[in-house]
Amino acid sequence: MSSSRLFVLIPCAGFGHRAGGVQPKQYQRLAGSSMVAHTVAAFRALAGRFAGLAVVVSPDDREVQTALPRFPADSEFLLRVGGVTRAATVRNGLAALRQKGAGAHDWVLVHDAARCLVTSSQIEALIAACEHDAVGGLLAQRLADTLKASSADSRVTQTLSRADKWLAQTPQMFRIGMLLDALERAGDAVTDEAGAIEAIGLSPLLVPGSAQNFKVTFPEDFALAEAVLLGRRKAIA
Ligand SMILES: Nc1ccn([C@@H]2O[C@H](COP(=O)(O)OP(=O)(O)OP(=O)(O)O)[C@@H](O)[C@H]2O)c(=O)n1
Ligand SMILES: C[C@](O)(CO)[C@H](O)COP(=O)(O)O
Repeated sequence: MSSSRLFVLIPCAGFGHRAGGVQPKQYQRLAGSSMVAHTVAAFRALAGRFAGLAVVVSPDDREVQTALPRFPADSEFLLRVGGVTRAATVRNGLAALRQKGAGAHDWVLVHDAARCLVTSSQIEALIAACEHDAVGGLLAQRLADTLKASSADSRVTQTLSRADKWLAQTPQMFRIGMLLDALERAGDAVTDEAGAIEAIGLSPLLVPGSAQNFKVTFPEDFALAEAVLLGRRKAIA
């Protein structure tokens, strides 16, 4: 690998309105730890690979210290610069990471706090696929189901080809300088890092992820995520 370093940035400043809980979903407990603690653990398992790991929370966050009791450790940063949108949180976090010494040419892996089932091997696969790429890329999943387009009243208007469709996941890995520049140009409309990179005319690489790397979004997702976490624990016991 070149002399570029790898950083991790975990946006953790959302609320989780679709999840419908009374606290931000990333702080809800699953299998004995907060959701974000599971997410951080997957990256800590590869700690030697990363020059720094940052978790970005809202400026008024009062729960992160309980959710992540031993954070930040060495080379870890708690950044209280979360924004109103995910794009703003990532943008502010990257700017703060630059101030802490990350270089424009260094790579960053941006990963949702709410994707707590990501595994170290999935992270390694993304790094291996992207570290020599000119653009960077993201984990993504091919569609398992038939894809329909609809009208406003939920009537099918068309069955779409799924041959060229993927569901975007995270981590998404790009050069810090290029990503920050792209996000600054894109504003708040983009829903992922790849979208900002696409908007400057580049084509991120799609790296096969896993259906288990889903984003906990709706109330029913919590039980499924917990079952997967407990199943993995049983498998290694
Ligand atoms: N202003 C925001 C919004 C989202 N996120 C983070 O981005 C990730 C993915 O976002 P999503 O699942 O959409 O989370 P929420 O915005 O919290 O969910 P909702 O849209 O249901 O409120 C989560 O880890 C979330 O904490 C963030 O850091 N800052
Ligand atoms: C970044 C992401 O997880 C990729 O699928 C997704 O775009 C976040 O989407 P949301 O609309 O903020 O839930």
